[in-house]
Amino acid sequence: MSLSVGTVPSSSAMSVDVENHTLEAEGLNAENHKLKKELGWIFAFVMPHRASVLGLALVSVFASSLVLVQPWLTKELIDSGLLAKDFSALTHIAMMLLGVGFISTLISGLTRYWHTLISAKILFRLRESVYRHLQTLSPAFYARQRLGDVLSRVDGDVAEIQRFALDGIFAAFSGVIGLIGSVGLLFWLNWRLALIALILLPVEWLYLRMMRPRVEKLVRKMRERSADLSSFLVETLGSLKFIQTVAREEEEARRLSSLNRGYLRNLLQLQMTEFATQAVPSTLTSASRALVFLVGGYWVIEGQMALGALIAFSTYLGMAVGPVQTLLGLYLSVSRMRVSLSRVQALTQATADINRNTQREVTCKHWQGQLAFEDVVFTYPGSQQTILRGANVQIPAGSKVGIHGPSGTGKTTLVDLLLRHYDPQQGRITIDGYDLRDCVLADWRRQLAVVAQDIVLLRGTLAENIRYANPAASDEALMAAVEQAQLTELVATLPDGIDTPIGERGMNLSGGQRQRIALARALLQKPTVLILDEATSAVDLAAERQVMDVIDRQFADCTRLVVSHRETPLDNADWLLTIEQGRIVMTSVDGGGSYD
Ligand SMILES: Nc1ncnc2c1ncn2[C@@H]1O[C@H](COP(=O)(O)OP(=O)(O)OP(=O)(O)O)[C@@H](O)[C@H]1O
Repeated sequence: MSLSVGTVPSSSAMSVDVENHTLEAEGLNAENHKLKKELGWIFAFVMPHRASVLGLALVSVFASSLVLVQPWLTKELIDSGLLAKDFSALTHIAMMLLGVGFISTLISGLTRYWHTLISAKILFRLRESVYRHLQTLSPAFYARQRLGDVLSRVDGDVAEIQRFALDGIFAAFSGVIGLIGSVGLLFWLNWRLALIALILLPVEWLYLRMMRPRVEKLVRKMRERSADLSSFLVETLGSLKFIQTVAREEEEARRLSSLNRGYLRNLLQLQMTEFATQAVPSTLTSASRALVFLVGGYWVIEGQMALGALIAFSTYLGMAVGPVQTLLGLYLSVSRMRVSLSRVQALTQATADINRNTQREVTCKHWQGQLAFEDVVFTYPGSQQTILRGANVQIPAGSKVGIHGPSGTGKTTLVDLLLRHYDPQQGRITIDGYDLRDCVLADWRRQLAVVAQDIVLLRGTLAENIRYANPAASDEALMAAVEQAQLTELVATLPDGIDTPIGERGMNLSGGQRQRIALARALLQKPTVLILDEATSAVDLAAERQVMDVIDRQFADCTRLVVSHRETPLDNADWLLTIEQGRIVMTSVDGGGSYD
C-alpha cells in the first residue's frame, strides 16, 4: 500500500511531531504541477454542478454591474436634476438609487443562498467520496494513521476548501469588478454629508445587537451538528474493520448522507440569518446614500456645496472600501485552501491492500464451508517479515479447527487473510474450490462471522447491535438468537428490554455480556464460517466453558476456526492447527493424521 500522508508510531511524541511536520511540509510544498492535478481533481466534483455554477457566476456579474449603475445615476442626477434645477427629477433619481440598492440586496441574498447550496453540495460530494475511499482501506492503514488526523482532513480541511469556494471565488469576482468600477470615482470627502450619512448608524448598531444572540444560537447549533459529524466519523472509522467484516459500508455511507442533510439545513438557516443581520444595515446604508443625495443635492442647488464634493463623497461611500478588503482577505484564503486541498487529496491517494474488483464475480449463496490455503506466501505490506512461506492446508466443511501456538506466528494474520483484509502475494485461498479473489467481496464477508477479543458495539439499542450484520432478521429470529446466546436474563434486567440503548461501545456491559451479544449477532448472521479469535480470553473459565458450549451447540454445522491460547475453547476440536516457520501444520485430534 502506498500512503503519501505519512505514518505515525503512537508511542513517540517526538516522532509524532516529525510526522506532523512531514505532513504539513507535503501540503506546503505542493508545486505547480501538483496544484494543477489537485485543481483537476476538485474540478471533477464541480463538473456535475457546472450549469448552476455558470448561472451563479452570471448573477454575480449582474450584481456587481448594478454597483456601477450608481455613477451613471449620479451623472443623470447632475445633468437632469441639479443643472436643470429640477427638484422632481432629483427626487426621482434618488428613488432610483434606493431601488438599485434594494434590488442589489435582494440579488445578494439570492446569490448567498445559491452559493451556500452549490458549494455545500460540492463539499458533501467530495466528503462522501473521500469517506467511501477510506472505507476500502485495510486495517494496516488505520494502524499507521492517526484517526484524529484523518478526521481533521475529512472535516476541517474539506470545510476550508468549501469556505474558499463560498466566500473566496465569488467575492473575488465581484471585488475585481467593483474595484475596476470604483477606481475612476474616488474624489474628495464632505464632512457635513458624512455626518448625515452616519445618522442611521446607531439604528444599525442597535439592530446588530438585537440579532447577535440569534446568530450565536444558530452557530452553536451548527457546531453541535459538526460535532455529531465528527463523532460519527470517529466511531465508524474506528470500527471499520468490523464494518467491512459484516459488509455494512453502504449503510454507513447513507448514514453520513443523512447527517449531511441535517447539517445543510442548519447551514442554510445560519447563512440566511446572517444575511438578514447584514441586509438591514446595508439597506440603511442605501437609505443614507439617498439621503446624502437629497440633502447634498439641495445644498448644491442652493450653492452651499461644490458639485464635485457630492460626487466624490457618494462614490467613495459606495465603492472604495469593500473590494480592496475582499481581495486582501482572499489572498490569505488561497494559501489556506491550497494546503487543505493537498491534505485532503493525499488521503485519497492511499491505496487499499486488496483489489476489490473481481474478474469472475462468484456469488454463490450456498457455501459448504470447505477452506483451503494453496501455496500461500504472505508478507505485510512494507514489512520485511514473511509470515506465510508456501502454506498449504485443507479444512473440511463443518469441522472445528483449533488454531494455537506461540504468539506472533501469524494466527490473526490467517483470519485477516480469510476476511480479505489482505491478499496473499503468492498462492491462493479458496472456499469450496473458488479463489476468494473471485468472490464478490461483500458477499463473501457476509458468510463469515467473527467474534474477536474486542467486541465492537455501536451506539444504538441492544436489538440494533444484535441485528447489525443482518438488519433484515425477523423479531422471532432475533429473540431466538437472544435465547440461544443466553442473553434472556440480561434483557430482563434492562429498563426497555431489548430496545434499551447500550451506550457508545457498550461501555456499561461486562465482558461476558458483550461476548454473548457478539454470539447472538453471529447466530443471527447464520454464517458459513465462524471465527473465534481469542473471543473468550477476557472471561473466567466458567464463563468461557458456558460460551463455548453455546458455540459448539448452535454453530455445529458451520466450519469453526477457534484461535486461542487456552485449552477450553479448543475442546471438541476435530483438528489442531499451528503455524511453524511460515507453514501450516494441521493434525487430527483423533490421531488420524496430519496435513502440511
Ligand atoms: N499490519 C501489520 N504490519 C506488519 N506486521 C504485522 C502487522 N500485523 C501483524 N504483524 C506482524 O505479523 C506477525 C504475526 O502477527 P499475528 O497477529 O498474526 O500473530 P498471532 O499469532 O495472532 O499473535 P498472538 O497470539 O499474540 O495474537 C507478528 O510478528 C506481527 O508483529
